[in-house]
Amino acid sequence: MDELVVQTKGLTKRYGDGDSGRLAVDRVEMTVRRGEVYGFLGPNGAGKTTTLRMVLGLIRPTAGSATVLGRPAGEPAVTERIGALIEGPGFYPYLSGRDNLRTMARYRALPEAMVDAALERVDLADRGKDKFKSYSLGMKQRLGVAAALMGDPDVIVLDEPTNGLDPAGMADMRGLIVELARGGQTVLLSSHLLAEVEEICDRVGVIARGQLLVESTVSALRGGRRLRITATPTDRAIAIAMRLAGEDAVQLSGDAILVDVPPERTPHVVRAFVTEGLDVHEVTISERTLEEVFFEMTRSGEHVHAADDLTSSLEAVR
Ligand SMILES: Nc1ncnc2c1ncn2[C@@H]1O[C@H](COP(=O)(O)OP(=O)(O)OP(=O)(O)O)[C@@H](O)[C@H]1O
Repeated sequence: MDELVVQTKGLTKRYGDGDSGRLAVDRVEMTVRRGEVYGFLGPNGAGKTTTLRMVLGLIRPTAGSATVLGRPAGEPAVTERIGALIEGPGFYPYLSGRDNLRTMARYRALPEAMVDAALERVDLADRGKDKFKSYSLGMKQRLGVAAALMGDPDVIVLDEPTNGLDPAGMADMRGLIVELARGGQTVLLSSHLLAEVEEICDRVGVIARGQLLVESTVSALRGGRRLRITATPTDRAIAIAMRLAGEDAVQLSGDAILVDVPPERTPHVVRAFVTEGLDVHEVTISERTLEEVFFEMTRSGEHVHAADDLTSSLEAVR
């Protein structure tokens, strides 16, 4: 069985007292497995940072619990095994990147050799001598990750690690995260960017208004691959596709119809269209993006409010 590195049960945080307080995190049940990159995805204000702070033991839950590596969050033995970059790294601007890390290493009684190893891993060894204030935002974030890596933690928690970075800086950071996971470390990151989570995460937890809506692998969330067919007349194409695959398995997307059938059934579907005298213009196999999944969640009604939030946050970040 996969080892659970992070597990929350009924995790709840209310800021302020009584009914007038703000329910920031509402009974979240989250599981992060060893060696995976887990994306905690949600719009601004959804409760991501608050949840991560509870997982790190920085704030206490109002109710419920978080365990890390099987121990209660916040226990010193657990804290030593987590590296975190949360709400921007705090560094001395007039010290070099290397000296900043040295100061931290001394404070945490870590061997100095860890400093260079950490700089190496985030690709900052060449710039280690330069003052922190001369770094680009991407370099500052990478130094933050280097700080999180010192002590060789089992779990790395990154709160919006690409926030504010330019596209090249974002790509660098994503590459770094994937490398960390390849090296066997478990990464829990938060993001409001669907594409980012889709690109680098193995599993995803979607949070909106403090509630975890779904937790799943990216591929399961997307569902299987589908056929995208352009055939005319379209109304007859829809009718035939529905007959072959069932009503729920057919959807119209612009001029094309999307049919939920396994790709190996492509010849069967195309043959049926041609036999019925339809003109088949194009057949491709399409994979749903997470973005499509969320739009579908919006339409489904069940999670309509939460998904609305996601939709508007998507629009905001476009
Ligand atoms: N210290 C605090 N006191 C009162 N309310 C807070 C505090 N911290 C967060 N909140 C509120 O709790 C809710 C969740 O905030 P949180 O920062 O966890 O969300 P988030 O998903 O990380 O969003 P963002 O990406 O904008 O940081 C928000 O409504 C926020 O205003």
